[in-house]
Amino acid sequence: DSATPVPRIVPAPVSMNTVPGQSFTLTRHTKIAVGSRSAGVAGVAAFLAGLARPSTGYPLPVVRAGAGVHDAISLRLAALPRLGTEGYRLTVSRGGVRLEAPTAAGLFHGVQTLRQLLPAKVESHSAQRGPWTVPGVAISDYPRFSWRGAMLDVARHFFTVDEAKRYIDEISMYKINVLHLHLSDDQGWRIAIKSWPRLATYGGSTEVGGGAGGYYTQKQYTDIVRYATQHFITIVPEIDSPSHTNAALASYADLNCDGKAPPLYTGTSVGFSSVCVDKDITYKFFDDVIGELAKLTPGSYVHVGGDEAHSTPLTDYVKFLDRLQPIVHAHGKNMIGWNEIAQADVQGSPATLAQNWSVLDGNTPADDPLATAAVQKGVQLITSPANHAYLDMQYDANSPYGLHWAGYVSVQKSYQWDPATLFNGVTEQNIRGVEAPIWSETLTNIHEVEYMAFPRLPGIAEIGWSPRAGRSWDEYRTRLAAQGPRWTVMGINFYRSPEISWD
Ligand SMILES: CC1=[NH+][C@H]2[C@@H](O1)O[C@H](CO)[C@@H](O)[C@@H]2O
Repeated sequence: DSATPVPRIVPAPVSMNTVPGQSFTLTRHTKIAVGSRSAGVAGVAAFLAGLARPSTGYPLPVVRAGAGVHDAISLRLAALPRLGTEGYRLTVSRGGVRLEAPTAAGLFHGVQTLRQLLPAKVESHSAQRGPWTVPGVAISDYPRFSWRGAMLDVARHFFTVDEAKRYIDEISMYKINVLHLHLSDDQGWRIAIKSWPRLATYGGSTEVGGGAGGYYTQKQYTDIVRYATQHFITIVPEIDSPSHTNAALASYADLNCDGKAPPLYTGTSVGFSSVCVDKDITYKFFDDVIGELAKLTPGSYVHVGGDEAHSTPLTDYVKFLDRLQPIVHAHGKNMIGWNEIAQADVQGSPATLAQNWSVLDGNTPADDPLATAAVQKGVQLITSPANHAYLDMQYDANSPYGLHWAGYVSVQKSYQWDPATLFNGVTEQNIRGVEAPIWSETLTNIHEVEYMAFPRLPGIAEIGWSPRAGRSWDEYRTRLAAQGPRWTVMGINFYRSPEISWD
């Protein structure tokens, strides 16, 4: 055991000690023992069984934990206040694996760590040869930020329910807990709204490049939300406004100031569309849309976009957002917007969040008027610096997909930044967390998304989860190398970046 290398986990746990001579090997007799009847715990046990039964070929029955139960992976809720609502404690010894957490979410995150302590072939869907040995460790872990998000733009190109679910499988491996779905834009409307049916049937009938597009029925959206919940991920729906609205404007002539519906749009420029700020129907529209979406969304946030309103005069922009925020609140939700919303009279935390997408150095704090305006209004930030966290940016000039308006983003560049040192006058307390957007102008299916997201997304998940102290690219890249074989077993179409000496 002394030869056992230190396990390489992403995101890095807050504290991990290896305990030589205390490794545990799963066998056909091993059980999954649950310490309570809680549905949440049962859900995590079912997740673990679903992961390990096919690959080990072992029965791994789920049993009630008790004094006589050993040779088990035990999952139990425990009052461990230091670990917050998402942390866990994982102890592996010769006698078994003990996973404890204050919540089921913590147990789920602990299972993601346990997963990485097992050989990569545990990810296989067919029985593999063992041994299934977990090294002896004592881990205590909890996240730095509560918002650790990924965004998928399903508007420029449509992604099916199964593709969205696959992305949820992948991001939840790295303790991401928010999936922001960019559901509407100039090129497409992707969610059925019963009171405005043409939004989906017509506004969702195409996409960038002129393809067939598509949309989620409300039943399908609910299925995605349910699947996300099982992975302890909150869905944040975005209806972008007042710009990025051509699909809606094309669907209903009355929404346009001149009463004329523009044609559907399949290009990739931005900022040319705007809702009609002075028409009352505009606010009825958003009241209906946000009302239906809010009912389908258990999460407490609705994202209203607000980016690139180049065709909306600033006074109109402020007027529009000041009328939109009460609509969001009336439907029991808090509002998020891209950082331009800080120009409006947005109310302060804990309600409203501003998602900053500025291009920033990442190592020397910059003056960012929109960030400081948000903070002055008591609005917390979600940080998505475009030249570090936008995973639709090409890795380099040879990348087969992606854009590079914010520059090329190498794996190193996507990792070498910190939310707390992006802006002057903005401290860690002003930051709710991080989010890695993927915009789909150039991405037509989940395999192309995977190429852009892996290997860069796990590093942003680490920035959101792990302690800031001691984080370094040289140390991280060796841990990242261990993820490659896992993605190969899972069939994830990752970019084998030459920056990493893959296992
Ligand atoms: C918030 C934001 N608005 C723009 C910008 O990010 O760049 C994206 C491409 O990287 C583009 O798709 C999006 O419409």
